[in-house]
Amino acid sequence: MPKVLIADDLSPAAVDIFKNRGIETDIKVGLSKDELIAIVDQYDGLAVRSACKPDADVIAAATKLKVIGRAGIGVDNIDIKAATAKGVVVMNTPFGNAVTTAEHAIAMMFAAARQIPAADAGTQAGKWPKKNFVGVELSYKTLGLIGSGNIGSRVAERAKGLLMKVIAYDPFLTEERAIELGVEKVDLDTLLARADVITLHTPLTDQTRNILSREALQKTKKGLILVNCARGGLVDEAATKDLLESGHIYAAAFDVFAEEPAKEHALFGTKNFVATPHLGASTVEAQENVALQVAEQMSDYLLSGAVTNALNMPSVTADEAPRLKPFIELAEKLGAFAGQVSDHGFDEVIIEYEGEVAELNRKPITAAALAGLLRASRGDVNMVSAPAILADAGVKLSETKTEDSPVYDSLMRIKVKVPKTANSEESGWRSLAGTVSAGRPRVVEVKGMPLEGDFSPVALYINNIDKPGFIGALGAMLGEAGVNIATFHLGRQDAGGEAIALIGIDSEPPAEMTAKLDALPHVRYAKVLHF
Ligand SMILES: NC(=O)C1=CN([C@@H]2O[C@H](COP(=O)(O)OP(=O)(O)OC[C@H]3O[C@@H](n4cnc5c(N)ncnc54)[C@H](O)[C@@H]3O)[C@@H](O)[C@H]2O)C=CC1
Ligand SMILES: O=C(O)C(=O)COP(=O)(O)O
Repeated sequence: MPKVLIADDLSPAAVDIFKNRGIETDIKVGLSKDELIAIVDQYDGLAVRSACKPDADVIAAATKLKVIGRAGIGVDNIDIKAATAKGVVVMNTPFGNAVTTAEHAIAMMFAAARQIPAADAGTQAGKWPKKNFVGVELSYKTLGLIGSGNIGSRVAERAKGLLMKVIAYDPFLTEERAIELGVEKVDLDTLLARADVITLHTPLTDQTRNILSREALQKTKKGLILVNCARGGLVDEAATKDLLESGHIYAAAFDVFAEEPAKEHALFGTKNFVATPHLGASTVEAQENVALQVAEQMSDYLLSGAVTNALNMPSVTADEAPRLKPFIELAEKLGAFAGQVSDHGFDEVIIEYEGEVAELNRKPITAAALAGLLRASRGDVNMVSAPAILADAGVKLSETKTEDSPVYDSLMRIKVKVPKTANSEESGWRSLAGTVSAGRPRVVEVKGMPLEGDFSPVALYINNIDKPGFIGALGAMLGEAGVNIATFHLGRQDAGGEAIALIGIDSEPPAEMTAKLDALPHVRYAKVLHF
C-alpha cells in the first residue's frame, strides 16, 4: 500500500480521500529539514503547502518518493529540477485557491487605502482616532496588475466591479485575452508610470525575482498603494520601507515576505504598512478545494499512473491511463532494446507512431521510450526524468505520426543514431518496432527486418550473416552451457544476407559463451538483453 507524508497543514478532507483510496498517511507538520530527511525515505508521496520545503537534499534522501503534491499554486518551495532528475512528479492545484487569493488582494487593497488595521487597533484601544485616518478612494483609480493569470484576472474582474481602470503587464497576455478581460495591456514602465495601485500576481521565478526593484519602485506615481499577495522576493522590501517613510508610497499591504515565517521584519511598524501572515489562500473553501484536489491527484498517480497538473510530466487522464498502459510498456521495452544495443551511445532519436497509437496522447509514451532507452547507460531513469536527461545530453529528439499502419493496428518504431566508431557495423541508425497484441507488447521489426516476438525477461540478441547450420550450432552452444531456450524468433533480409535472432532464455548465459558467440566469423553482434 503506498504511503503519503502530509507535511503541512492540510484540510482533513485530504486524509479522508487518501484513506478511501487505500493509501496510508502520516501527518507530521512543522518538521525541521533534518527531521524530514530522516524519515522521507519511507514515503511514496509527499503532500505540502508553502511551509515545507522539499529541496535537493530532501529529494536526494527520498529513495521511494514518486510524487510531491502541492496543495496550492506556488511551487517555488519545491526543487523541481532535483525532483525531475530523480523521477519524482511534482503536481499542484492551479485553480483551487485562485478566487480566495484574489479576494485577499482586494481586501488588502482596501485595508491599505483606508488603513483599516491601524484604525481598528486605535479604536479598540479606546482612542477613537477618527482624525488620524483619512484614506483614499479607489473608484476611477488605475489598478496596475503585474501578472494576469488565474489570480490576476480574477482581481481584474473584481476591480472593474469597483469601477477601477485596469492595466496589466504580463508578457504572456494576448491582446485577445486582454480585450476579453477588459484590461489594457501595457509594458512594465507604462504600468509603473500610470498605476495608482499596483498588485502583483506572478510566480516567483528567476525572471520575476525583484521585478519591483528599488529602481522600478522609484518610477511609480507618488501616492502609490502597493499590494503583494503573490510572493516575497518579487518586491524590494527595504526600498518599500524607504519609500513608505518618504511618503512616495502612500500605503503597502503585504501577505508574503522574502523570508517566511516573518516573525521580525524591518517593515513591521512602518506607517501605513499592512501585513498578513501568508493568508492569501486561507479560507475554508480554498483549503477544502486544494486538499481534495491534491489528494485525488496524488492517489490517481500512485494507484493508476494518471497525471494531472504536473509541472514536470505530461498529463495522463484517469480514462487514458489504462489505454496508454500497454503502449507505455511497449515504449519502455523498445527503448530498453535500443539502449542496450547502442553500446557507444546515440546522438539522435526519432520515434514514429503509426495507426491507432498515433491518435493517443503520445507525450507519456515518448517519455517512457526515452526512459527505457536511457536506463541502459544512466541507470535509474523514469518517464519524469528521461526527457530532461536527454535534453541535457544534447540528444536531438523528433517524433512523427501517420494514421496509416499497413500491417498492425498500431505500430511504434524507435530509431537511434549511434555515432561512427572503429567498428563500422556499430555506426548509423538502429531501428526497432513493436506493437501491442492482446494487451501485450511485441517486437515486430529489428533493423528493418520483420521479426515477431515477445520481450523475454532475459534474451539473447544476435545479428549475424545467414549461413546454413548456424541455428543448429547456436542451439548446441546454449545446450552445452545449460541454458534453456524459452522462445526463438528469427528474421532476415535475404537468404545468405543479414539475419537476426532474438532468443528468450530461462537463465543468464555464462559470459564465456556470449564472448564465444560474438567471436564467430558470421556473427556481427551478440548481446544478452534484459527486459
Ligand atoms: N498569497 C497566497 O497565499 C497565494 C499566492 N499565490 C501566488 O500567486 C502566483 C500567481 O498565481 P496564479 O495567478 O494562479 O498563476 P498563473 O500561472 O495563472 O498566473 C501567473 C501569471 O504571471 C505571468 N507572468 C510570468 N512571468 C511574468 C513576468 N516576468 N512579468 C509579468 N507577468 C509574468 C504569467 O504569464 C501568468 O499569466 C502563484 O505563483 C503564487 O506564487 C497563489 C496562491 C495563494
Ligand atoms: O498556493 C499558493 O501559492 C500559496 O501561496 C498558498 O500558500 P499556503 O498553502 O497557504 O501556504
